[in-house]
Amino acid sequence: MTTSVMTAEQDLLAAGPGALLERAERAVASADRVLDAAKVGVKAIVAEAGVDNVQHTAHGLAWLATAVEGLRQLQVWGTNLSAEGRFSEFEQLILLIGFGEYLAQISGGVPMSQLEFVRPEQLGVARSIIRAYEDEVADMIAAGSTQAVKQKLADLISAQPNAATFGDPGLDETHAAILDQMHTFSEAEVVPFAHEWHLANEYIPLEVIQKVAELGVFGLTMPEEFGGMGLGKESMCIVSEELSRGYIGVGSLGTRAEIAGELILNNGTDEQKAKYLPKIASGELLPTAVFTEPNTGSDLASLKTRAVKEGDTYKVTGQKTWITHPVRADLMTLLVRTNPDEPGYRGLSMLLAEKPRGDDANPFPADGMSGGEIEVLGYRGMKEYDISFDGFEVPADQLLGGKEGQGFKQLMNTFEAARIQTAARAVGVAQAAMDLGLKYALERIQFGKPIYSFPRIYNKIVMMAVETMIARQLTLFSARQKDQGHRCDLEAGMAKLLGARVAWANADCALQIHGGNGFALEYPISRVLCDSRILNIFEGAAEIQAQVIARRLLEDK
Ligand SMILES: Cc1cc2nc3c(=O)[nH]c(=O)nc-3n(C[C@H](O)[C@H](O)[C@H](O)COP(=O)(O)OP(=O)(O)OC[C@H]3O[C@@H](n4cnc5c(N)ncnc54)[C@H](O)[C@@H]3O)c2cc1C
Repeated sequence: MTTSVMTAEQDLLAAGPGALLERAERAVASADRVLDAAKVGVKAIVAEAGVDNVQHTAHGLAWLATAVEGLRQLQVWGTNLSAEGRFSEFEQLILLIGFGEYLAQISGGVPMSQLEFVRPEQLGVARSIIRAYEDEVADMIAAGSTQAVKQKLADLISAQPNAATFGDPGLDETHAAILDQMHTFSEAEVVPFAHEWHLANEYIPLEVIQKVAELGVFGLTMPEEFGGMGLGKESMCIVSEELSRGYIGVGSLGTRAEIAGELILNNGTDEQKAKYLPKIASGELLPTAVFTEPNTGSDLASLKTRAVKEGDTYKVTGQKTWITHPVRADLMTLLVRTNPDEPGYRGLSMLLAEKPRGDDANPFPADGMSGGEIEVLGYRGMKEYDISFDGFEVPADQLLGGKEGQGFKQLMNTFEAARIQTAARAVGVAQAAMDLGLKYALERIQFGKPIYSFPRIYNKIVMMAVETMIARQLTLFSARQKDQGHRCDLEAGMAKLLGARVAWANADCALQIHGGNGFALEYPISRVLCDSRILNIFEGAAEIQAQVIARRLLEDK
């Protein structure tokens, strides 16, 4: 493929990285003005109508803010790379194309899903502000949207189809070494087997879980005093991304350890910490998160499973569903209602309920516990189950933190970390889709040449590279905020919201690149499509996530 002569974009690129970054910084300021006006506009609309009656508007604000934050983090990423002389042509093109697209979406319509777009007019932003914005950023939209820049990035991508990274992710030496180690592991131990596990609906072998444990994945962010590695959430992102790039099931093994670890570390008694954290960190003890019920998913605060205290024992009765990896788990973080007089979140408590390991023939060999497998499209490898409790006994000293009525709050405390981890899983799946789409496009010949040479094909790959990098930078940003002790629920929510959309879009477009073969179960992209679909549903479905972000944004002003 040849690179054609450029015009507008050539000016921006030829002026050097400093000028490009300075231009991008001003563009972020322009986008911020639209966002500020939207916050005022949406606040007035919500005050008048109530948030549930104007969800498109309120959630639209969340999506607009996410797009703006994505651009800000892309600019910061470029600036940090530039300071170290690492902002090469590849990264400059990613930044330019990312700005071209997202700046255009901010005034033209940000996609909330395939069918729902939000435009600033719907957020109460005055036409004059939108027009001023369009004038201010027109040059950058023009420069970042040309076929020539996309073609140039497509050339650079196709020159290294097996790359570990498409664009420098901007990690320091320690984190880059973690990425390298995880990438090597995933390529050797996960990628060659993932599709077989998926097709056969098999468990991820315990030997693989053992190897993941030996790499320190389950205790990555646990303090060293509890047998962990004491690393930050940034390393958790890198590990989760690379393992999920191999297979979402493997990337999700650590999710339950992360949730249980955070719950116990933040809220447990000293005895509970000493008893469980080292075993979770080593992988000796596999946890499972038992929250959702058949009639209670997003509205978790209204769950009904009862725990009645009789002497030194809680007796648990109720139905749970969609529980991931419960059969081979040893410990349940079990959310129950201990106070029936409190129908809301105040009546909930978290139990640390031990259980024996089972197998498919006898999944729950414990008194008062039974259940059946839920067959699923994707996200296999750990299996999902319905679970019935009927007088299942949990010793009273297994109440997390030793205090009733704290369960919901304790769970909320883990949301930042869990959202960040899920965002990183989404980035990994998004990258996996791009990897598969790229390789297929380079190999598949139609009309006498690789289909990659057709603009409609390489444009898709280019946008995958760009949006995956935006989602990655937003995820790493929220992780770094968390590592510095800052509140980051907003950023983590945005990272998860965007990551899930990008993963699904990448998977769908990579399957499209495969043509009919993409529809064949034999091809791994069919799995990645199914796996990517879950990311918009769990850990805060997209609509709930947008609602939470919108509420926080409206609190700000
Ligand atoms: C593969 C898989 C694995 C899972 N693993 C676990 C696990 O290990 N442990 C566990 O406890 N749970 C798990 N879950 C459950 C998951 O957390 C829930 O599915 C999720 O919280 C959504 O709940 P729901 O399915 O009941 O959907 P609902 O809450 O019924 O929502 C249905 C749809 O309505 C939308 N919606 C709901 N309320 C609103 C509103 N107010 N405004 C606008 N839209 C709304 C939602 O966004 C969604 O699109 C898993 C689910 C799946 C599919």
